[in-house]
Amino acid sequence: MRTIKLTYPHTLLLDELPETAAAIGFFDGIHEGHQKVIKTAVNQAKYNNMESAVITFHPHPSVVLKQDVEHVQYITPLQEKQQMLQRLGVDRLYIITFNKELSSLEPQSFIDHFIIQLNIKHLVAGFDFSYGHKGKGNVQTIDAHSRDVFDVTVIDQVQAGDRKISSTRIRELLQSGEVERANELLGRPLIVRGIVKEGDKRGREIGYPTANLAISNDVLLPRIGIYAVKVLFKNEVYEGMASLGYNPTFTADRDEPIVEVNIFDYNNDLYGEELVLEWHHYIRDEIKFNSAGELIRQIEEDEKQIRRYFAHES
Ligand SMILES: Cc1cc2nc3c(=O)[nH]c(=O)nc-3n(C[C@H](O)[C@H](O)[C@H](O)COP(=O)(O)O)c2cc1C
Ligand SMILES: Nc1ncnc2c1ncn2[C@@H]1O[C@H](COP(=O)(O)OP(=O)(O)OP(=O)(O)O)[C@@H](O)[C@H]1O
Repeated sequence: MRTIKLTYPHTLLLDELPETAAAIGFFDGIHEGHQKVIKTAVNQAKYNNMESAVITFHPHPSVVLKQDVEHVQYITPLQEKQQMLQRLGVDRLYIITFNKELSSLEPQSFIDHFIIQLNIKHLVAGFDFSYGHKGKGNVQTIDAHSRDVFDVTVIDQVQAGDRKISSTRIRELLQSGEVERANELLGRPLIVRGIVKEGDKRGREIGYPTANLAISNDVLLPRIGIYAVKVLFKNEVYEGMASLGYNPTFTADRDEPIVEVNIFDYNNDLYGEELVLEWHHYIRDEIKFNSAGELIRQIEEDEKQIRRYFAHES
């Protein structure tokens, strides 16, 4: 898959670009609804002998449009999005810089510059897609803006339990620890990747060594707590327990939560390695214990519960 970053105005030339079927949207999470939109574009491309593309934006529009938002955390940060789109068979990824100038483009200018000028012959969007200044363009106006140069497929609402599957809904589920439900709407487990860095080396002393992960600050994490996780490392899958929190039993003033994982039945050195965690099940909130002994007893219980969880799940 080729990734092409575009900032308005771009200088790509129409006659140097292949005819393309493209899906358009922000697509944070690449959930089941997004997958339907994207797969439709990939299939249209195959059927019409065209290239397939996804047209997306970066950063999230809220950074530009909302005054109080400076930094957004993503269910799928750019790197993750790229890998998933590649797996879905997308040939090109256009990433349009979302800035003030872009947000002020009139709907027709947006279509002229970013759809027609990119040689898009078939556009796939969800039923609630909007474009152009103040979102004035939508799936009702798109045919009129197409200048009869491209066809449009609109995807009906993909639902779970009578409600639209959306990035917003998945974020809410993650904030309340409902990772299993979030995973259902995503159509796969939520993942986070990180490099193993040095921790306080206390884990070994308490009998539960943990790999502490350095995680990019644009990654959306679920709510603070203890989780049943799977760990993907060098083509192997392990089971384990993760703690996402501030370790209040030992530290009083940590600003940022840390993610650490105890991998079951594994005790080699992992410093510097990249681990991918799959979040499967929320066990409990983190607790400030009065002693290391109490914490250890609780972790023993956590381990039993998580081993039981995986034994019944598989
Ligand atoms: C399954 C699990 C549950 C944990 N629960 C708590 C908790 O409830 N409260 C807490 O203060 N720390 C908790 N921790 C974090 C430990 O305090 C931490 O792993 C230990 O201090 C080692 O830290 P280090 O890796 O930085 O050396 C938990 C860790 C694991 C693996
Ligand atoms: N459940 C869904 N069913 C069908 N199409 C969808 C669904 N969710 C999103 N889409 C479409 O996918 C594209 C990307 O949408 P967008 O990134 O706004 O996702 P979203 O999940 O609706 O996000 P948010 O919750 O932030 O509004 C758009 O074309 C949108 O209409």
